[in-house]
Amino acid sequence: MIAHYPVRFAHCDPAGIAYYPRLFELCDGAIEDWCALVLRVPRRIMHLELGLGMPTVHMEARFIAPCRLGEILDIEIAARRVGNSSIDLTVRVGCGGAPRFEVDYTQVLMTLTEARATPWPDAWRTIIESELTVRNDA
Ligand SMILES: CC(C)(COP(=O)(O)OP(=O)(O)OC[C@H]1O[C@@H](n2cnc3c(N)ncnc32)[C@H](O)[C@@H]1OP(=O)(O)O)[C@@H](O)C(=O)NCCC(=O)NCCSC(=O)c1ccc(O)cc1
Repeated sequence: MIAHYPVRFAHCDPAGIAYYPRLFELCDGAIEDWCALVLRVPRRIMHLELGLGMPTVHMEARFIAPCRLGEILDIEIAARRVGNSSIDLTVRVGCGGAPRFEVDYTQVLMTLTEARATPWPDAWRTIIESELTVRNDA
């Protein structure tokens, strides 16, 4: 899935360069949208009705070039692996075809009341498996 997000004033330092924690917030928003569009589970329903969360247990970021105020970022999300309750996602961010940064995430489906991992429901697993992509680092 590729979506487009602007670099806003609230993301930037006085030089107009996006501060990296704000970039992680952008990525989290994109993952939220991915869940709504691909898994067809809006976060509001996931959290408030189903009582499930998707905390990040591991992440690695590679920063390639700064993101600047007013740019429209192209954010691509790829599911790389699905486990019993975990998922590996890669979020690739570019602008006009030029790469800016990418983040590898492992997130876990978790019950909010017990704060314990819980297996992917079959319907979600089927969707994730149909979305899996193989990383091409070449
Ligand atoms: C998510 C957890 C409850 C899971 O713990 P447990 O219930 O004991 O499960 P397990 O340890 O068996 O792990 C479950 C799976 O996660 C995988 N896992 C757990 N830790 C890791 C790490 N560090 N790397 C990779 N994979 C991991 C593990 O391999 C299991 O994979 P599957 O085989 O696919 O099931 C616990 O690891 C935890 O609380 N971790 C801390 C999470 C955290 O605080 N993250 C910081 C940010 S908070 C956040 O992002 C957030 C998002 C959304 C919210 O609503 C709330 C918070």
